[in-house]
Amino acid sequence: MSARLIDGKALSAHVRGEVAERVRTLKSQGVTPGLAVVLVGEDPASQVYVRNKAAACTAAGMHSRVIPLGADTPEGELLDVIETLNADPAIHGILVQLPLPGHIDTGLVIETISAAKDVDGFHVSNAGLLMTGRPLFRPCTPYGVMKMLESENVPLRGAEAVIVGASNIVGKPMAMLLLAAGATVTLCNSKTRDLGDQTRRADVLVVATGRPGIVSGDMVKPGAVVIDVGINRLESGKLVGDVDFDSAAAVASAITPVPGGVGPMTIAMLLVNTIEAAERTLQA
Ligand SMILES: NC(=O)C1=CN([C@@H]2O[C@H](COP(=O)(O)OP(=O)(O)OC[C@H]3O[C@@H](n4cnc5c(N)ncnc54)[C@H](OP(=O)(O)O)[C@@H]3O)[C@@H](O)[C@H]2O)C=CC1
Ligand SMILES: Nc1nc(=O)c2c([nH]1)NC[C@@H]1CN(c3ccc(C(=O)N[C@@H](CCC(=O)O)C(=O)O)cc3)C=[N+]21
Ligand SMILES: [Mg+2]
Repeated sequence: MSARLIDGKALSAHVRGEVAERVRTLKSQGVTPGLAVVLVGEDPASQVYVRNKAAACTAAGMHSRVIPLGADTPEGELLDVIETLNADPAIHGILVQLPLPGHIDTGLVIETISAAKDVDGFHVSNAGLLMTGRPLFRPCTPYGVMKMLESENVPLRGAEAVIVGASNIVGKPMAMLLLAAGATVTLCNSKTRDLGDQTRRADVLVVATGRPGIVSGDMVKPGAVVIDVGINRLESGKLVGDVDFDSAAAVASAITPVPGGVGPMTIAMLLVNTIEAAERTLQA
């Protein structure tokens, strides 16, 4: 391995420390920032994520409320819960853990969250604001990736950035943030003809597909910065990303590990978005 390891865990701790400082200031002004996390169903992986988010909030001095709902909760009931949180002055951020059970319309649920409390940045209004260069909340995962690139002083103006995966929650907002930073952006999906032809041009390569091993070292330009967003639990129980770490680390100049890379940054940026939502209530 010759690549430098980008330590998301350490950077996340640093960012969460900065948030804790802002929480203290806000509390001295009489506001305790609050995050509500709604979890529908009993998926064990989702339960772990939700617990981690709540623990990070508490550690930063924020108020956190987890609202567990049964897997067969009717859509209307979930929408009522969201409306109640929208109207609750103790709650500044609302996150509905995805994916939702199949009988629930995910788009409708997200659009019901008040855009001013949409700390995931998934609401169409927040997606549109990001796309038009006036972001209110940047989606946490791509926002965390930008923080990592910034902390590593990776040049983005004029850089070739290639993103593999084009979801609404990772790939597309990642493209917008890199574009805004001056990169020339290529966004790949499952129909991309020759993925390696695209990835080998990248100075900055971001991979978010949920396909373990989809990018290997022969698809990485020597000296590239490789960001692995993927989180995949193998049958062995091992947690791996989408990038074949060993072969990619042999050619990249810097690379994120899984675990300990982008995942912890996602949680840190969720806290950043929540403190910003709370600070805005004072500015209003
Ligand atoms: N670290 C973190 O904080 C987070 C990690 N994740 C992880 O990131 C990964 C992606 O998540 P998410 O964006 O929600 O996933 P989605 O399943 O919503 O999207 C996957 C994207 O990858 C594309 N894709 C699938 N197969 C290929 C292929 N063979 N070649 C090129 N592109 C392909 C799909 O293309 P198409 O559009 O054509 O279908 C789609 O655009 C998952 O492992 C997830 O667990 C997600 C969120 C946060
Ligand atoms: N509304 C919503 N917002 C999300 O942001 C959201 C979501 N739904 N659904 C699921 C995905 C996934 N996601 C992760 C967050 C942290 C880690 C994380 O901290 N991972 C640790 C390891 C955790 C473990 O050991 O399982 C790491 O990579 O080091 C991973 C994944 C947020 N998501
Ligand atoms: Mg996110």
